[in-house]
Order: sequence, then structure tokens, then C-alpha cells
Amino acid sequence: MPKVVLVTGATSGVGRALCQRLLREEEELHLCLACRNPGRAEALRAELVAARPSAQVSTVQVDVSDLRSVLRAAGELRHRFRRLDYVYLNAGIMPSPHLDVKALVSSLFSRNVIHVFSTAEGLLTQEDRVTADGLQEVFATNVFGHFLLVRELEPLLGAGDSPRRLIWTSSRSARRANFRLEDVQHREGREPYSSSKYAVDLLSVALNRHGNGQGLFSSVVCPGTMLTNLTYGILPPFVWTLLMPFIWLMRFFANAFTLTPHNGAEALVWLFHQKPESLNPLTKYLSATTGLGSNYVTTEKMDLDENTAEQLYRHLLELERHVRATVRSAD
Ligand SMILES: NC(=O)C1=CN([C@@H]2O[C@H](COP(=O)(O)OP(=O)(O)OC[C@H]3O[C@@H](n4cnc5c(N)ncnc54)[C@H](OP(=O)(O)O)[C@@H]3O)[C@@H](O)[C@H]2O)C=CC1
Ligand SMILES: CC(C)CCC[C@@H](C)[C@H]1CC[C@H]2C3=C(CC[C@]12C)[C@@]1(C)CCC(=O)C[C@@H]1CC3
Repeated sequence: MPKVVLVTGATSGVGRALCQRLLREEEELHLCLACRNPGRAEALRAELVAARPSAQVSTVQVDVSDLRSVLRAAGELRHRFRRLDYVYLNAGIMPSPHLDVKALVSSLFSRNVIHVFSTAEGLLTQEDRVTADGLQEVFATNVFGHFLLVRELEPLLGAGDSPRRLIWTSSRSARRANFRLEDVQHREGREPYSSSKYAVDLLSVALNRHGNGQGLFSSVVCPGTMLTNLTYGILPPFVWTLLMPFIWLMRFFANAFTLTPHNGAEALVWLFHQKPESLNPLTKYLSATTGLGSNYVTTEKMDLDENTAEQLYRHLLELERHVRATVRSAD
């Protein structure tokens, strides 16, 4: 039986590289591309099948920031599949990022330079929006839409003969100081991206607590800093090209500059092969690249506690009840 793998945000960046690498490395696989743009999804499907004609690749349309779209896509997946072996919760956004150039320059002369360049701590702020569902867009996309998807897919992720896996694309920029249980959507702060990734880390811990007994295992990864549509929103491609000599130099000191989506996918592919029982739920798995361009996976203990994880989980369940009631009454 081929393993069934669902990937959100497969049309570009690390999601796309993950699909290419899995199909190149794995014989028996059914890959389902969960994408918001059907044209791009179909183009990727055709490209993947052209590269490997025996590959089983399908698509499902979903905008993870739109709750009705998530509910509809999950219904379609329940209809199409009896089980999902792996779900990569990868789609993510960082809207209208602002780079604090003064902080960037002063970090170059600080003792913390490697940490700052690996996490962007203090370097970036974003402008979030509110979705048609009334949620903060970064939270809706990076956290809640995916949470609802997982909840809706529970019948396909339940106990079976082999473990089921959730693999979240988080970030090294997830930071406890940017997250508050009183404001999980980060309506008030200026770092919604970091807050959303911290929420992902917490959520993964809570999902393990509630799911491991039923054979469901969750992990978080950071692909490292890559040049993708997301980072081209921070600096345009020509500026990245001009910075390349500095970045190559930085790579000898900071292994987080994976740069290409292929390199960034290292931890995502590595996790595919691991026995979930051997993984630590409190560890983040990081793609890393050496100065000479070799890829490897390293780990980081997450700065969180299980009590906060549980409280966030309950908060998300409550929000889920609320949005389901709203969707029902509007239909
Ligand atoms: N780039 C980096 O340096 C880092 C990225 N990450 C994380 O990696 C993940 C992938 O980002 P990356 O590959 O860099 O960026 P890209 O912008 O290249 O890819 C993002 C993917 O998410 C999809 N997406 C965005 N919003 C939605 C939505 N509402 N519904 C469905 N799909 C959506 C995009 O679809 P579409 O093609 O339609 O736009 C695209 O396929 C993100 O979670 C990001 O936070 C983490 C650390 C570093
Ligand atoms: C000389 C160069 C290294 C200058 C690059 C400066 C900044 C644009 C980058 C320094 C740290 C980077 C970073 C990210 C984006 C680009 C930087 C701010 C991320 C925020 C991208 C998305 C993530 O999930 C985490 C990354 C942390 C580091």
C-alpha cells in the first residue's frame, strides 16, 4: 500500500522542494498537493509526474486562511482517502514585513550576531490583516486553518497498523516573548509571524499529548532561512543577489542560512524516515547547511512548557466551537 502524504503550501518554496525530494527518494507514495491556487497546483502536478511518470500525485484546493475552504477540502479528502500517513502543515505567510535596518547594522557589531541572524530577533515587524472570518490573517493561515484541518481529518488520522504523522513547518524565529495566551491571534503586537510560529510549537506539543495514545505523532521543523517568495517579500531578489557574498561568508558561522528550498527541506525529508517513537516532542528539528554547502539536521530544545501548550489547545478548541457555530448559522 503506498503511503499517503498530504502537503499544504506545495506550490512554491520548501513545500515544492519537499514534494520533489520525496518523489525522487520514495518508491511507494501517493502525494496529495493541498494548494490554494488550482492552476499552480495542476502545473506542479504535471511537472512532478513528468519527472517521474509512475508517481501518484493528486491535488486538492484549499485556502487555509478561509475556514469554509478548509471544511470543504477536508470533506473532499475524507471522501477520497481512507487514511493519511503523513500531513505536512507547511503553508505559511509573513505579510508586509519591515526590516529594521538600524537594528540590522547594530547587530553586526554585537556579540549576539549569529543568534540575531539565525532568528531575526528584533529585526522584523509585520502588518497583519483581518480575514473575512474575522481572524488575524497570520494566525488563521499559519495556525488555526491548519488546526481545523487536522481536527477535520481526524477520521483519516485515527488508530491504524502504522503511526500517523503531522509535520509542522515552524521557524527559528518562534519566540516566547512574542506570544501571549491572552492574545493568541496577536491582534495587539507587531510580530504576528513569530507569535504564530510559537503557537505552532505549543500546538504540536499538545497534539502529541492528546494523540500519541491513538498513534498520532506531531513534530516541528525549521527549514532555515531560504530564498523563497516569503523572503522576497522582505528584500527583493536583486538585493538578495547583492548580499550573496556576505551570506556565503555568514554561512561559515550560521548554519541556519540554508538558502535553497532543496536544502531547507532536509529536516522535513529526514523526519519522513524517522520512527516517531524515537523523536522528542519538545525538540524542534532544524535544517542546517555548512559553509561548504552540505546539509544536515540539527535539534533545538523548544522554550515552552506543557501547561501553556494545553491552555492554547483548549483555547483553539473553544475558537473552533465558535467558528463552527458561526459557519452553521450563516449557511
Ligand atoms: N523562507 C524562509 O526563510 C522560511 C520559511 N519558513 C516557513 O516555511 C513555510 C513555507 O514557506 P516558504 O516556502 O518560505 O514560502 P513560499 O511563499 O514560497 O511558500 C508558501 C506556500 O504557502 C502557500 N500559502 C500561503 N498562504 C496560503 C493559504 N492561505 N492557503 C493555502 N496555501 C497558502 C503558498 O501558496 P501560493 O503559491 O498560492 O502563494 C505557497 O505554496 C512557511 O510556513 C514559512 O513560515 C520557516 C522558516 C524560514
Ligand atoms: C548579510 C545578510 C545576511 C543580511 C540579511 C538580513 C535579513 C534580511 C535576514 C537576517 C536574518 C533573516 C531571517 C529571516 C528573513 C531574512 C533575515 C531577516 C527569517 C525571518 C525568514 C522567515 C523565518 O521563519 C525565520 C528567518 C530568521 C532569519
